[in-house]
Amino acid sequence: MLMHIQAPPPPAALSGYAGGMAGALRVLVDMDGVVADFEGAVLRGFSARFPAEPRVELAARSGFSVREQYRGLRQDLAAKVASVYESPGFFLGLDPIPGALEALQEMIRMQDTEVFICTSPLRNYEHCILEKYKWVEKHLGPEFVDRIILTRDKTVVSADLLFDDKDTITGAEPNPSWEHILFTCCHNRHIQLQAPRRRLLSWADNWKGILESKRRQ
Ligand SMILES: Cc1cn([C@H]2C[C@H](O)[C@@H](COP(=O)(O)O)O2)c(=O)[nH]c1=O
Ligand SMILES: [Mg+2]
Repeated sequence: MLMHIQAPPPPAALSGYAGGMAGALRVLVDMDGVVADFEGAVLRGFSARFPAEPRVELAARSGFSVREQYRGLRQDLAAKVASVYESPGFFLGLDPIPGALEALQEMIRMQDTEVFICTSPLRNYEHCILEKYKWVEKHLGPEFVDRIILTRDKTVVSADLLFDDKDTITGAEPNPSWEHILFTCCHNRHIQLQAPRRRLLSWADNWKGILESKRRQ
């Protein structure tokens, strides 16, 4: 007699995105400044393209917008720095932030955990959007492509945690469901967070502890 032995289903996270897991901890992870090194590539690209112009070293960065800081140096430098990150190939060529890929691969395999990449496209989205998708596929694989959320308003996305390097995240929803964990980046190092706000210093820091503490809440 022929017996049909069924293989167990793969973990939900790896079987392609097919909807939410009841009771799971939902984690949003930002891309630029958290998983992909936007700041390092801007500085390298600007130095290569405009070697004679003054530039802002990473140690001197402050404020989320690199464009506004360059504008502060000299008005016309704002457009020059924007031309660097609006160029074709810029987003696809970003280096991964140390430890980010390993952390995300571990996170997506954690029990009772849903992870999404939540990223804002540039207003000038010509190359940025396609290249963000390609970057995720190249560095993280197709299961993460299913988990990209592209939005310029993260406040309307429902989750438990958001790891993001932008110090202030505002939008249509005044009380977002997520707790914002500030991911340390060159432009936000100096910011003193008011309790109970929390930081993740890098992917070598205790991100699992943050997930577990949130699970207990
Ligand atoms: C000027 C400037 C722009 N960005 C861009 C890069 C991304 O398209 C978004 C940031 O997205 P995130 O999801 O908030 O990481 O804005 C930037 O990151 N920094 C800048 O200085
Ligand atoms: Mg960011």
